[in-house]
Amino acid sequence: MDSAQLSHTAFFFDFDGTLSAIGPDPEKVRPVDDAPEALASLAGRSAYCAVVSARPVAFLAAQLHAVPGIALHGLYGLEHSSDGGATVSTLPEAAPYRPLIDEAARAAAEELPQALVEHKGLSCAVHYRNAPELADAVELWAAGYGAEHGLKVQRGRMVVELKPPVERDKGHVVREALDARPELVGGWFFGDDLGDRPAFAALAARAEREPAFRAMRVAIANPEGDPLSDLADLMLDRPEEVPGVVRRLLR
Ligand SMILES: O=P(O)(O)OC[C@H]1O[C@H](O[C@H]2O[C@H](CO)[C@@H](O)[C@H](O)[C@H]2O)[C@H](O)[C@@H](O)[C@@H]1O
Repeated sequence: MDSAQLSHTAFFFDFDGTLSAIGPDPEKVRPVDDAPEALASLAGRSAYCAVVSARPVAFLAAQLHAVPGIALHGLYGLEHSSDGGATVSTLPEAAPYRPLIDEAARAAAEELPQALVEHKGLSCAVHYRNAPELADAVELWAAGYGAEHGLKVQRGRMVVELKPPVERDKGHVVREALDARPELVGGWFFGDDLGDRPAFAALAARAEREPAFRAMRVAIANPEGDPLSDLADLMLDRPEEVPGVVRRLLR
C-alpha cells in the first residue's frame, strides 16, 4: 500500500486473540511482541488507528503503553478514549447500569464459585476456561440472570458476559468511525471472535455502498474455532503474525 492510500485508510484491532494470544488468566495476558510499537507507527501514518475490544479502556491503555495516537474503544464501545486512556468517556445510556452489573458480578461469584468472574465495570464476564465442565452451568446461569434482570448476554471464547441492554457493539464503533471519514479509501479490521462479526459487517456495508472502498476483514485463526472464517478476506495463523502484517503495510 502506498503512503497516500495508507493515510486514507482506517485500521481497527480487536485485543484478545488478535493482539494477544489466548491464555488461562485474563489479567496476565500481554500483547504479542512489537504489537504496541507497530500500532503506534501505524497511528502516525494512517487515517485512523483504533483498538476495539471487550476489555475496559484502562486495561487496554496499560497494555498498549497508552500511545495517544491510538483510539481505544472498550467494553464493545461503551467506553472510549482518544488520549491514550487519560480521559475515558462512557456511553451515557449505559452508565446507570453500573449497580446492576456490580450485583451481577457478586451473584456470579457466589453462585458459580469455580468460575472466574471478571468484573469490568459496565460488564461482567464469567469465564470457564479453567473449568470447562462448567460450560453449560455458566451458559444457563447467564441466560437466566440476564433475562431476570434485563441484561444482555454476549458469548465469547469460554466466556459469557452480562452487559447493559443498550444498542452498542463493535459494528457501531466501526460504522461511526467510517461515517465520520467520507474521504477514506479503505478500512481493515483484525479480529478473531464472535463479537467481531458486527465490525466485519460494518466494513462490508461501506464497501457495498461505495465500490471504490477497500474492506479488508482479517481473521486470526484459533484451534478452538474460527467464527469469522466465513467472512474473512485474509486469515492469519496466530496473533504473533499481526505486527508483521502491519510492518509490511508501513514499508
Ligand atoms: O474483544 P476482545 O478484546 O477480544 O475481548 C474478548 C474477551 O477477551 C478476554 O477473554 C478471552 O481471553 C482471555 C485471555 O486470553 C481468556 O482467558 C478467555 O478464555 C477468553 O474468552 C477477556 O477476559 C474478556 O473480558 C473479553 O470479553
